[in-house]
Amino acid sequence: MLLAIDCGNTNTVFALWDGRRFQGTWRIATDWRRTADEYFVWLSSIMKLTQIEASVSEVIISSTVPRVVFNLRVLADRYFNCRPLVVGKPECRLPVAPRVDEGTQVGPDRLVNAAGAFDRHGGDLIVVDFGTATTFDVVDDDGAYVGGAIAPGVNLSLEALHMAAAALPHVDVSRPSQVIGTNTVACMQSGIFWGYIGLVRGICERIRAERGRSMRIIGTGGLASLFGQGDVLFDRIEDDLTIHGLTVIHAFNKETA
Ligand SMILES: Nc1ncnc2c1ncn2[C@@H]1O[C@H](COP(=O)(O)OP(=O)(O)OP(=O)(O)O)[C@@H](O)[C@H]1O
Ligand SMILES: CC(C)(CO)[C@@H](O)C(=O)NCCC(=O)O
Ligand SMILES: [K+]
Repeated sequence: MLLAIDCGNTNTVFALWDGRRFQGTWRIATDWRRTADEYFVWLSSIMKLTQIEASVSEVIISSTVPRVVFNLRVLADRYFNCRPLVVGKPECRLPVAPRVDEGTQVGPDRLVNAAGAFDRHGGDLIVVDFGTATTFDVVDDDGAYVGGAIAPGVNLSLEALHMAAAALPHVDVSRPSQVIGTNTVACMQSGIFWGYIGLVRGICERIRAERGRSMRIIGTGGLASLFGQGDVLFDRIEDDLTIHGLTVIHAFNKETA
């Protein structure tokens, strides 16, 4: 079975893929100090608790945090007896090469999103991912990642307000019923929620105009459905897009080995 690992700056998702469906997906806070032994204890106990019996024989990793890759490699080697495929490394081929400025190190999660979205929907797409950062990944008609935009993540923006302004509390993102807040928390929630609605709408419109053609918009990441309730932003919302992309890239590398 394939273990797909999507390591973001905030959270890391482990997903077990049996070739047809995901047997389970589990999430742990990203911490580069976590050792292979710690990952294994956590993973094997959560699998036992959820009554999933699986023998992992292959591993694929996408990591936006370079220093966690070492211990994830040790995990694959020591406990699953395999060499992992690491997205962004030369030995891991992509179905379609990205077209960006030479020397650019595109975030592996963005390349994986592009591959996953193209596999499901074909070309001419914008993937909007609400993670630590809010990213826009533009997928050309042949499936190539051709760039996009990086904006601060929703939770990061809320945290920045709280950190920088003495009178602003920590608040969670939510959808306020009104735009005009009548207390501090409601004002902050309005600014973030309706502000991001405008940001996503505006960037997608400009991307479409710049390319001069219609493009479908796929939302992903934990907050996509919340923002999808505020306005018609997305043609589709797919929470599993990144891990799906990992299975696509893994299959491609196997087929073309
Ligand atoms: N309905 C919701 N309301 C508030 N927060 C939510 C909701 N659904 C998911 N979240 C949170 O949204 C955040 C985004 O999750 P996601 O997995 O997309 O990215 P992340 O783990 O924060 O970032 P990264 O992948 O960059 O590490 C998470 O912190 C998650 O707990
Ligand atoms: C933008 C993030 C942090 C989003 O996870 C990640 O994709 C990343 O670190 N990217 C590197 C720069 C780039 O994608 O162009
Ligand atoms: K993510």
